Amino acid sequence: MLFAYMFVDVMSPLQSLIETQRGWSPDAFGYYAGAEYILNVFGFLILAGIILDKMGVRFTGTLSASLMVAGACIKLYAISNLFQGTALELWLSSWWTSMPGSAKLAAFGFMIFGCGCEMAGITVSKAIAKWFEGKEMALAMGLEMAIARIGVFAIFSISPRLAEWISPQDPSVVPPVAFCTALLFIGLISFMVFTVMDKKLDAQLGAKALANDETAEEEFKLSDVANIFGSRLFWIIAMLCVLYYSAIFPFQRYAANMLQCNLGIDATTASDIFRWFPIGAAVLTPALGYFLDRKGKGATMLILGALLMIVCHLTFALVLPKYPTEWLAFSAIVLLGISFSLVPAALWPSVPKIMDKRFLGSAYSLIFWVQNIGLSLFPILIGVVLTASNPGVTDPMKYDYTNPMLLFASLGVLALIFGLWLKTLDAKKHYGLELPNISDDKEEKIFEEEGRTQE
Ligand SMILES: C[C@H](N)C(=O)N[C@@H](CCCCN)C(=O)O
Repeated sequence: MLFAYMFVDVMSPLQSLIETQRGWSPDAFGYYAGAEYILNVFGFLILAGIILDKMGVRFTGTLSASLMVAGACIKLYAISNLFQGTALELWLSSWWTSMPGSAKLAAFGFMIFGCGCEMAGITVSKAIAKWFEGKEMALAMGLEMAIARIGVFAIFSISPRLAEWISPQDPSVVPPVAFCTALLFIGLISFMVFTVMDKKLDAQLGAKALANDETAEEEFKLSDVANIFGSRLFWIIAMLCVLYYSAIFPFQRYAANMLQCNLGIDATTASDIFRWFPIGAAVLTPALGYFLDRKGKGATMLILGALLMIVCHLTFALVLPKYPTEWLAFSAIVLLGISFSLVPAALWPSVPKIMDKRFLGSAYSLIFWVQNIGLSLFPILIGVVLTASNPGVTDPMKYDYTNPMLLFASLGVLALIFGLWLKTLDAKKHYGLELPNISDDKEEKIFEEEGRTQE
């Protein structure tokens, strides 16, 4: 997942370079970036969940890592000199001319990569749920997300340097993309090593099940997908997820410019403030996972995370324009980092508590699917609102971000409502969302007590 998240953002700091090198306009870059989610939104993710539950973690993980490598290779070829002047490039450039042939093929590669990446996301979640059932599951998920956030932070620093590495006078987008493609190969090999370990775990679990005289797990059926869609709890979690993440990932794209416009600072200073957001989340998510494993309070963490997000986005919308100071922006970014630790740390480990493990893959994939719809639509909506709120503004340092930030804050309010609803339902129906994942201590204590009374 580290290498996948690095590949996702490898081109983000190189937007101006790809524009001068290959003629990608900001629009073309936007279409290329949005391509990541397209096939997922049009149903691939649903299929991915079914494949995961039918075929298992090992097959699906290998398939998803291979898809990522294949997509990355297509994108690497598209931006390389090898592709320039080929018959395919000339043909691709001959229609929809504002989108160069290299951008079209790179977008196609990114689409394939995006299928693999999201498929890997659900596979990893199911694998962690299997490996850490009744143990430090939230900590393990928190560490996985922390590593991914470090990847985002790292690639923003490495990518521009790698672009200048071979020829500082003539930087190129090829070395960073080639580097990340090579990392994805390493990721595929790592997953193959994992499959061997996972086979061993299955053998151990099988032996244990036989020893305990357990019957085989019930098989996944296609009708389970319909059951998930019919579950009110599924929809509450999925809505909370799409509303919360739509106010985070799309915000990430606009955050640096929003800070520049409010504070009148350059891009580097804005990035220097903003980078504390993924780093803060990387530090705190495993710590909160550790807390959740031992103390519980998952639903409360979701509510707190949504509340913090509302406060931060309202600060960016209404307070920062009036009191434009770097410390205020920095404080709000740090608070948002805390929010971005609370919600993911509590959300993903809650799914195995409310969904049967035989269709856990489908449950994760359907939540991702709903989330991907929001992630693909909200950047466009925010762009439209930003343009409509700034008629006649041509200087990108002069945008008024009040309305887009109010829109993000309102997503937070809706996420909060779903969080409160979830907590109320949990209190009534006892799903265990507020309970810790680790029950060993309790069992050990009871065991010890029983031992003592027997003695
Ligand atoms: C964008 C992606 N669908 C997503 O939701 N990512 C989550 C992590 C989900 C858990 C993956 N094993 C994130 O917080 O980055």
